[in-house]
Amino acid sequence: MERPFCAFCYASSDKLLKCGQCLQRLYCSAECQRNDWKTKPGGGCHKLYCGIAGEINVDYEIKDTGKDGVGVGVFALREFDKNDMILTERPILKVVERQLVSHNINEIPKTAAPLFESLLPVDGRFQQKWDKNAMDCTGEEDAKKESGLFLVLSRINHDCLGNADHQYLAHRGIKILVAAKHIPKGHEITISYLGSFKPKHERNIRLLSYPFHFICRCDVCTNDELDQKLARTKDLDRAILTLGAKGKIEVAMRKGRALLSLYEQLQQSTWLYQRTYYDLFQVAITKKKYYKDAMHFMEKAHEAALAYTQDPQHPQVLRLQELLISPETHRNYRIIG
Ligand SMILES: C[S@@+](CC[C@H](N)C(=O)[O-])C[C@H]1O[C@@H](n2cnc3c(N)ncnc32)[C@H](O)[C@@H]1O
Repeated sequence: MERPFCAFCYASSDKLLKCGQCLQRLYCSAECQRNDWKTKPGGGCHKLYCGIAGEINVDYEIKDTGKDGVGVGVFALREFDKNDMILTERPILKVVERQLVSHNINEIPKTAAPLFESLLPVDGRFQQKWDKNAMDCTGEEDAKKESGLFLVLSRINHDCLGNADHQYLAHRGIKILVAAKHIPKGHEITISYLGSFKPKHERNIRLLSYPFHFICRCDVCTNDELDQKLARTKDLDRAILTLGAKGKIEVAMRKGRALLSLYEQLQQSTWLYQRTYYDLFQVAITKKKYYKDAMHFMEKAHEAALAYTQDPQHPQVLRLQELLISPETHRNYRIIG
């Protein structure tokens, strides 16, 4: 990207102000700096992630991948450890899924227009750019499905086993991008576009069809052993709650441990650990005999959620914390005997 731009409104300029604390985040005005500090939806949450999240052209950069037809990608300018917050970004536009209307284009701030125009497809219409670049912004379970457009996050390319993972924090109105594994300096930062794991042929159909139009050549797509391991994580993930519902707690816990070990081998995102530990808690808490195991799973789930979000006010962190410290909450779970 040619000129630096404001972290809040994306206005590009050679004269930008720096955040007085981290001395890295850039702003076109004091007003943008104030808005970026706010931690409610609409703000940029820099107050929470100042000095924690990476900054463009300091910690990562957007540049040409040099690969035919792929366009640009996001590259690490320093190394990131697992769970490092790579970036945080708020959507410049958010709508209830598929209900994009033509006047939504007017909601894109004028200052952000050049970056929006540079999104793929280069000469595409508004709807085409939206289809190719919009990302899921659904908050909590049961919330209405929403999608949003992010001007930096949308430059990240796909890998079926991405080295980073993203989550939308509905209570903050931002998306966080977290390193799923160690990312060395100079490496491309990637995410999976597929949400959950799909078998290879299904992956190819999804990625080849509209709006993506590409064949994935990542390690998983070219290495059957890796592909099978990833498929096994899906099977094990499903098995935990199914077995738990049938009262087969010990088998469910064995499958859960096998799943956690596969996560380790594949260097999967900490958000997945949090989910699996929570599933294991739900299974183990149903029998007094496994109460200690249940509490251990809950501790691990809480630890993982906090390590991943770095936000003690994240609803899932709070929910898990409540389960950890308040024994009466456990009565919500049916302890059979
Ligand atoms: C959200 S954009 C990602 C950023 C994009 N490369 C750019 O220049 O703006 C998605 C598009 O990037 C390209 N792309 C992403 N990942 C790719 C991959 N693994 N192989 C080939 N093309 C990819 C495809 O054209 C895809 O539809």
